[in-house]
Amino acid sequence: MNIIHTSMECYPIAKVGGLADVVGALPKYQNNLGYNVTVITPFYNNSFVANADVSDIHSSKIILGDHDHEYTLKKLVSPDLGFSAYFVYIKGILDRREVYGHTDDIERSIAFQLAILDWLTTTKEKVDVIHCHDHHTGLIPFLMTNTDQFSSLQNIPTILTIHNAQYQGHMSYDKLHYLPSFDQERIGLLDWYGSLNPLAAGIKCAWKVTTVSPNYMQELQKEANGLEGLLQQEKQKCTGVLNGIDINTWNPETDSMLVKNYSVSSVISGKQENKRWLCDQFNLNYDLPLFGFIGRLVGEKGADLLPEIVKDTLQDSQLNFLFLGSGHQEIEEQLLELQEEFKGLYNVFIGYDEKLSHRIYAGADFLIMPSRVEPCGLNQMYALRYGTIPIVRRTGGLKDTVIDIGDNGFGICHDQTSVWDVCYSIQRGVKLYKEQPQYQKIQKQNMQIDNSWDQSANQYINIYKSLTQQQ
Ligand SMILES: Nc1ncnc2c1ncn2[C@@H]1O[C@H](COP(=O)(O)OP(=O)(O)O[C@H]2O[C@H](CO)[C@@H](O)[C@H](O)[C@H]2O)[C@@H](O)[C@H]1O
Repeated sequence: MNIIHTSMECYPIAKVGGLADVVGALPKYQNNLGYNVTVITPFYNNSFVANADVSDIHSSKIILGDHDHEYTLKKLVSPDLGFSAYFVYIKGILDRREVYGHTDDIERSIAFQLAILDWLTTTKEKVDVIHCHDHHTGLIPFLMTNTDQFSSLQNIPTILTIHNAQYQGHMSYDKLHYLPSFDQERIGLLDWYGSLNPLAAGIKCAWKVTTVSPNYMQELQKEANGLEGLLQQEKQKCTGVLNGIDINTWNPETDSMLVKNYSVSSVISGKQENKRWLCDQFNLNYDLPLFGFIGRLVGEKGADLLPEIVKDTLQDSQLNFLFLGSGHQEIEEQLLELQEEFKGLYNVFIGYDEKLSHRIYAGADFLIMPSRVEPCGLNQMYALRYGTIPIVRRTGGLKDTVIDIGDNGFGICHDQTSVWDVCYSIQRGVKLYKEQPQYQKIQKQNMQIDNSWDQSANQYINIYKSLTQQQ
């Protein structure tokens, strides 16, 4: 079976968040199961692409509104990512350093999708299924089944995975002229409450829709940033498939980004060395438990609560905090302001730093995730693998993947995204840390939990097979 994944992110090609981790790992696992898997991303102007050995496999043009744009499909020759990688190169449109945050992000994602489909109409390669990720590639299922230009692709099954329904890519009607012509009676497939909504269009037109955890799929039926009615309507084709993690990339025994590698048997000394590095680097107190946070500094992640959490819990100096992230300016500023007041017990690194994130998973004692919305969450699974105890709000995939120690589990859970709930959980962590034999037992047990992609990669394959049988 030949499977194509389309995505704006894929680790290590381009990463902004968890989408990249999934699209860099799931295809690898599917490839290992014996399927032929290709990931298509834009050809960015970043260091991965600059150092990659690529060969051109197809060139043509797309029409975006009033302009023609030449595009080239390039194939990655090396290194071996564990799957085939193709890039769409469109000069001046896709060849930027940053994945998102441009004023023409809408035009960029449409151009990306049009080029993929245009190439597919010409290629002799047999394609059995197209797996689209998030709203940036959510128009593909609509374009394949409703435009004359791409009608030759209409029988190829499509699947859309919603990594986060908060982001839908909606755009005003003046962008409609970027799309190839279609029967205007079908405009309802693109529309959601008066604007063009690529995520809604994907949900309506894809043969199958998945979310990244079963619990998140249930939550979306009630709250989906305006799409709940649609998800109820399309319920019969929606399933939650729990994300996994790439246990080779995320392996404390071999992770080259760590200060010291360690296994279950050497976790105590291994984590100590990583923690010592963090404490030296960020002026923290090695003797106290270290609580980390890694992620986007946005309300969705509960990051707005972090400043209050620091102020409330550091009054009695029983613990340390180290945060890594970037996002809302106000939250960034508040977190930076606290550095002086809580010097020696608290620090924050504003920005994106892959290596530091690995070192925090390895060196922290606990990882907090007070998310308001968490479709799956990968950080808690990385934390478990690195022997770091997750403290999570029971929401989305966090509820599916973390069980409280009070329920014979391996993490600390709370129900609300409130300063009180998080601080209470942190105090439970401090108490657990003082009972070292129990803490270490949980730590070792956590490192052996299997959160790899093995099971879910198969689940996706079964979905693809059910779709190809419908053809
Ligand atoms: N400042 C920083 N520096 C370095 N690394 C950083 C970083 N900020 C975040 N990261 C890394 O980015 C990834 C974030 O993963 P999440 O699952 O939290 O993703 P996100 O909310 O982006 O994705 C969405 O998609 C994923 C995948 O489906 C879902 O798990 C999730 O719930 C959903 O919101 C992790 O690898 C983390 O270490």
